[in-house]
Amino acid sequence: MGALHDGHLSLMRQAAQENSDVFVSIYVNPTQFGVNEDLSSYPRTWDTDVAMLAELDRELAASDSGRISAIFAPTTKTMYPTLPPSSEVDGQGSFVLITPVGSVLEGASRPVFFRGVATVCMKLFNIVQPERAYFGQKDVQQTVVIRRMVQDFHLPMDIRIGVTRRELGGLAMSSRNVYLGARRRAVATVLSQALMRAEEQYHNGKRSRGDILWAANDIANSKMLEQDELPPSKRARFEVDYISLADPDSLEELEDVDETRGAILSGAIKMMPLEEPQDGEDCGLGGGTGTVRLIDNIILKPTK
Ligand SMILES: Nc1ncnc2c1ncn2[C@@H]1O[C@H](COP(=O)(O)OP(=O)(O)OP(=O)(O)O)[C@@H](O)[C@H]1O
Ligand SMILES: CC(C)(CO)[C@@H](O)C(=O)[O-]
Ligand code: BAL
Repeated sequence: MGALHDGHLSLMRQAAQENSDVFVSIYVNPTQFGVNEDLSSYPRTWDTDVAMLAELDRELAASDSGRISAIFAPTTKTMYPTLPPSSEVDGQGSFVLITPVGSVLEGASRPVFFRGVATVCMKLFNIVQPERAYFGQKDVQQTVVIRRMVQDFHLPMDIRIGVTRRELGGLAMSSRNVYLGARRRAVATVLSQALMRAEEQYHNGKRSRGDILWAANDIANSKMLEQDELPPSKRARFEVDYISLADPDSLEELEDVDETRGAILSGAIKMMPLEEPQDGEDCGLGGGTGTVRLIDNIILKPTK
C-alpha cells in the first residue's frame, strides 16, 4: 500500500534473492478499509516510494540478485472494473471470503478487512501470476488468510513470509507509525514489550494460557497506570484491543500450547488522540488528533 519503509524493502530484498524479476505492487485498496477507517488519510508518498525503489534497484544491480522489474500501481477502475468498491459490511460486489480465520482477531475489530485483503490479493495474483508472493509477518493473520486462500483456491504459487522489521525500542515498522509523533511512539513500544515478556514465559517452559498471557497483560496494565498518573500534557493513553494466544493454522484461542504445533502470540492496541499537544511538539502526521491502531505478534515455535 506504499508509504514504504524498511519492512517493505526487506521483503523486496528477500524476493530479489529468490527470484530474477520482482514486481512491486503499490495500491491503497479501498475495500479493506471499513467505512469509518483511515482510507482518506492513509499516507500516500508516491514520489518518495519511487525514489526508494530506484535506490533499492541500484543496490540490487550491484549484487547478483534479481531486480525490480516493474511497479504495479493500478487505478481503482482497473482493480474493480464493474462495480464501485464497497466498504459496507453488506455491500455488493465480487468478493473472496476466507472464514473463519478472517473473522477473528483483526477481523472481529475490522469486519470488512480480510474480505478486502483476500479480494484484492486474488486480483493481484490473477493479473501478475507470480510464482511467489512475499508478505510480512507483522500482519500475521493476513499471512494465515492468504495461505488458506492459496490452498483452498488451488492457486499455483508459493507464499513466503519475511520477518518483522522493528524500530529501535522494538516498535514494529508500519506505515501508520507516521501518525504517532514522539510522545505516542515512545509509549507504543508497550505492545512489543508485552509480547516479548509473554514469549519469555513460553521459553521458560510455561504452556498454559494464563501462565503465558499474564505477563503481557501485566506489562500493558502497568504502562496504562503509569500514563494515567501523568498530566495530560505529558501522557499518551492507549487501550488494548486484544492480546491473543492462538493456534497457528486455525487461529482458535488456546487454553494450552501444543508443543508440536506452537502458537501465535499477537496483540493490537489503540493509541488514543494526543491530549494537550505542546508548542513545537512532534505530534506526527495529522497533529495527533486521530486514534492509531497498532498490531504486532511473535511466533512461539513448536518445541517437539
Ligand atoms: N515491519 C514490517 N516488517 C516486515 N514486513 C512488513 C512490516 N510492515 C509491513 N510489512 C509487510 O509489507 C506488506 C505491505 O504492507 P502495507 O503496505 O500494508 O504496510 P504496513 O506498514 O503494514 O501498513 P499499515 O500500517 O497500514 O498496516 C505486507 O505484507 C506487510 O505485512
Ligand atoms: C496485502 C495487502 C497488500 C492488500 O492490500 C495489504 O493488506 C498489505 O499491504 O498488507
Ligand atoms: N498491512 C495491513 C493493511 C491495513 O491495515 O489496512
